[in-house]
Amino acid sequence: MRAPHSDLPLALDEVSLRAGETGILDRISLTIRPGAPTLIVGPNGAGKSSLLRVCMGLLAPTAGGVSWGGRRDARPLRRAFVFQRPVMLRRSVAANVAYALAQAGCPRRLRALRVEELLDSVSLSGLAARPARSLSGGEQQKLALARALARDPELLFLDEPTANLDPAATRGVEEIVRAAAGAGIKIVMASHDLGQVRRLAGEVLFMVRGCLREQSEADAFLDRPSTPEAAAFLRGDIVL
Ligand SMILES: Nc1ncnc2c1ncn2[C@@H]1O[C@H](COP(=O)(O)OP(=O)(O)OP(=O)(O)O)[C@@H](O)[C@H]1O
Repeated sequence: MRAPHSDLPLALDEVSLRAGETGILDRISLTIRPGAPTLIVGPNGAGKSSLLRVCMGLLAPTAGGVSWGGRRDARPLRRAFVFQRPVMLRRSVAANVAYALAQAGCPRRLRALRVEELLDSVSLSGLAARPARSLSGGEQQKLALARALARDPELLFLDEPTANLDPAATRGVEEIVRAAAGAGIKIVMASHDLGQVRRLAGEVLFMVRGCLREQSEADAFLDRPSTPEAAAFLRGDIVL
């Protein structure tokens, strides 16, 4: 059952993150609202993963504040996160999903049916009995998505879910993301694939060196970037 409150809008107010002397995020303010997927783009090391972790509540900012639906408590009841290299439990594909359902509080008598539905939704029904660790990279990402969807999230954070996948596996993952977005789940996803931005994004957050340089609608970002760094990034120039 869903909690009555909403985690949206997600708001960051002057958020900075440091690790010792290293600045990772620098005074980021933004608001994420319901709607089409928000893609976080920028060069390697720009801070995309760190920003996702702060948005999920996995990392506390060194300065500034984060709120979900106006609340500052970080209980991630309606949020889920898929890591770039998800860790599979040493059990079957179905058991990985069943575990996620149990963690999410799904009653035992409903779990078998939900496992079937979730595996079907990520096209893994045929592999239900396989050890999860024997899956290919693309299949593991799909299973990680099924586990995340088992939480019935309102907000789903994805950290470069297609970074190491070939085009066919990328398409499979993107179809799941598109279906989740179509079902009303707010997707916030790091990517450095501009083709993916074109295919999936409603909105773009463009980051360079820990700073948020643009938050714009995807078409505007792609056609009329407002900063020289974004224009260079879109041209394929090296942006440091
Ligand atoms: N715990 C930490 N201690 C020190 N530096 C860190 C720590 N975590 C991240 N960083 C640094 O912060 C910067 C941002 O890292 P982050 O992984 O968020 O970037 P990214 O945009 O996701 O990169 P990539 O595209 O390569 O995944 C990097 O320079 C990274 O080395």
